[in-house]
Amino acid sequence: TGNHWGYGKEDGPSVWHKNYPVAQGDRQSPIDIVPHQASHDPSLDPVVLNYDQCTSTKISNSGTSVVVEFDDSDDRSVIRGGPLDNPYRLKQFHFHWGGKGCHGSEHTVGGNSYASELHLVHWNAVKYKTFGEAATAPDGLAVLGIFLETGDDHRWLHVITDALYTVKYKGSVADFKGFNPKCLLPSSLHYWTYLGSLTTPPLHESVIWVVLKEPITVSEKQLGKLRTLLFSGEEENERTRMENNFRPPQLLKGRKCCCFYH
Ligand SMILES: CNS(=O)(=O)c1c(F)c(F)c(SCCO)c(F)c1F
Ligand SMILES: [Zn+2]
Repeated sequence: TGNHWGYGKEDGPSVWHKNYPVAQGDRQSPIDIVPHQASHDPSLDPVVLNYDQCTSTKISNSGTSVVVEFDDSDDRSVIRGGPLDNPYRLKQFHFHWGGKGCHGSEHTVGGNSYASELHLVHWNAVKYKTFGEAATAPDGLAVLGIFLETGDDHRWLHVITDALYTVKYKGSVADFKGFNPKCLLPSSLHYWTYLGSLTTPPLHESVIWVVLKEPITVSEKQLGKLRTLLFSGEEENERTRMENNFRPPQLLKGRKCCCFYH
């Protein structure tokens, strides 16, 4: 009904353009990142993450992903530097993932996808008064993308996966205090950057993307716990497992993807 969208056959990425025509715009995300075609931009600075005072407030099931929210009433947790002209405030992070044995990242690298992708969403509180206002501005959001590959257990991800039973159903919210996403960063902050969009409706073309080259490693068992979440609400009799909540790569349409080594 209405602007309802999802990841199924009838409401998935291939039909989002009907309610959200910007889906066919010139700066849509995700994209396939081709490393050798990414131009090395010597003017790019290292990206700086100030997550020290950063602690989470709550965890929720948005009906399309699991979201960990932060108090963004001040500049205690920001991303700076890199391609960014201002500090951007951390608002939330969430994941995109596949089905059992299938990959589920949104960005791909040289045509290859990872098992999952973590998005840390930040907004430009210097130029805009609210997240909502920033979310519709061309330089309003900065999303840090981190790839997840499967291997050994991630030593801190269990803090999140152990809390998933509290937000099994769409619309559920639970307290989730004291989690610092610093523990989810890979060792290198080498990144690719390009101008793109939200990867879910309303698909606003308001995101400066910073995608880290180095993935983090999580176990298949930990990823499997993400798949115990449901797209559906407690009251619905259809229990649809939350998986394959990723949008496929979109056309570059003349955009440059730049890379930074430091
Ligand atoms: C980059 N990933 S995304 O498009 O899927 C995405 C998302 F899922 C979100 F929930 C939010 S915040 C909405 C209000 O909280 C956001 F800004 C996003 F960009
Ligand atoms: Zn996302």
